[in-house]
Amino acid sequence: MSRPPPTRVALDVRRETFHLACDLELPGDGVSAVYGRSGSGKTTLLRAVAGLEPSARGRIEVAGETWLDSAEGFDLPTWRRPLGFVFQEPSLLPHLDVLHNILFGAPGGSRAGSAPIREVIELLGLEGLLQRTPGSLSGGQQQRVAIARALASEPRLLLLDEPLSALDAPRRQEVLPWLARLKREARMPMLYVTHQSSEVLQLADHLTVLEEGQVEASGPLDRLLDRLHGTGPDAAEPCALLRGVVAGVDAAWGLVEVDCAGVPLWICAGRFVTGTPVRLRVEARDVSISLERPQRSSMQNLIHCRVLAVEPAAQPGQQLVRLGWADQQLWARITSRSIDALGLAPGVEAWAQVKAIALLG
Ligand SMILES: Nc1ncnc2c1ncn2[C@@H]1O[C@H](COP(=O)(O)OP(=O)(O)OP(=O)(O)O)[C@@H](O)[C@H]1O
Repeated sequence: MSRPPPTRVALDVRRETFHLACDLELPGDGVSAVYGRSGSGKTTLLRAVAGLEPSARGRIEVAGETWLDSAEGFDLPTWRRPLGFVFQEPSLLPHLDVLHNILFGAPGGSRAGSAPIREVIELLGLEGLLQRTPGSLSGGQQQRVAIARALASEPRLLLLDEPLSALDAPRRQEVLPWLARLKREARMPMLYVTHQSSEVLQLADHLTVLEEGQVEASGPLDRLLDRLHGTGPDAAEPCALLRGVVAGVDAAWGLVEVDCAGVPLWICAGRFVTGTPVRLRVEARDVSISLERPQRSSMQNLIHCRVLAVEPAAQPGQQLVRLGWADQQLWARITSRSIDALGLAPGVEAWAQVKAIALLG
């Protein structure tokens, strides 16, 4: 199947004290994260794509259609751009029930029983909540309704501006799997603004890092993982993103076996179907290094790998050791004294012991 046409965003937005300039080619499907510090211009970029920034000049193409072409004097008004927008706050209509909030986002005349509306309700798991009013829902449920409302218009592009930032940590964890499902099942590109590296790791395929209105980096997430370390309030701990396939389930011990480039890793997790591709997140503080294969260790996830680099860490007296095997990489944050004692340097063979792995699905 051929890939959908890319989303092209070449923009220049000028405000009195701020200038956004970008020239991006983003995948025509999956999640493209826009990441950066507060004030870097993430929301401005999204608003300009939506046609909400009057000073925006440049060119925008989505799904093969032109939305903006300043050189030709063409600027499709917001209401004619086929997009869905999810904001930080769900902003539902309090006097309407969930079903009518969703229908509010749909083209005029859409019916509750129509196939697109049924699909959206099922996709966000809202079947049991349709008669409820927003005031009776949790923050996470309200945000799921807001996402459903944005999808009800059958957009060609979904814009999400920090959709989880108004939620507390447990509610965020509740909504994230729905976003992951949306990504798997919806057939449209998503532009996802966040300053949380954990959300990028869980959802994104492509990453754009903004810094003071300029694109610092843009490309497939796998190639830009190190960009998540230095920026963002929650990015102090470097994380590795591993990719694997569920190889088996040990129901008796509540463990899932993931084959990660030939290495079996055992992870505490719920139900997963064998053969499912998954992402794993490993934080640098959860990895230790041994020069010999550890025997009889409580840590069962052992990876035979090679030191690729030793890099500075944010914490005094510690360094980051970048380790690799096959096409996978992970970091270990350990003391400079241990690095010296073990003689860790590029090329040295080692065993990584991994204490905790999060299975992201
Ligand atoms: N309506 C406005 N008028 C003037 N300046 C604005 C306006 N909205 C935002 N700005 C400025 O534009 C710059 C970029 O803001 P923007 O909201 O795009 O950043 P952001 O990366 O989304 O930040 P955050 O993560 O805090 O939401 C900031 O300097 C901000 O102060």
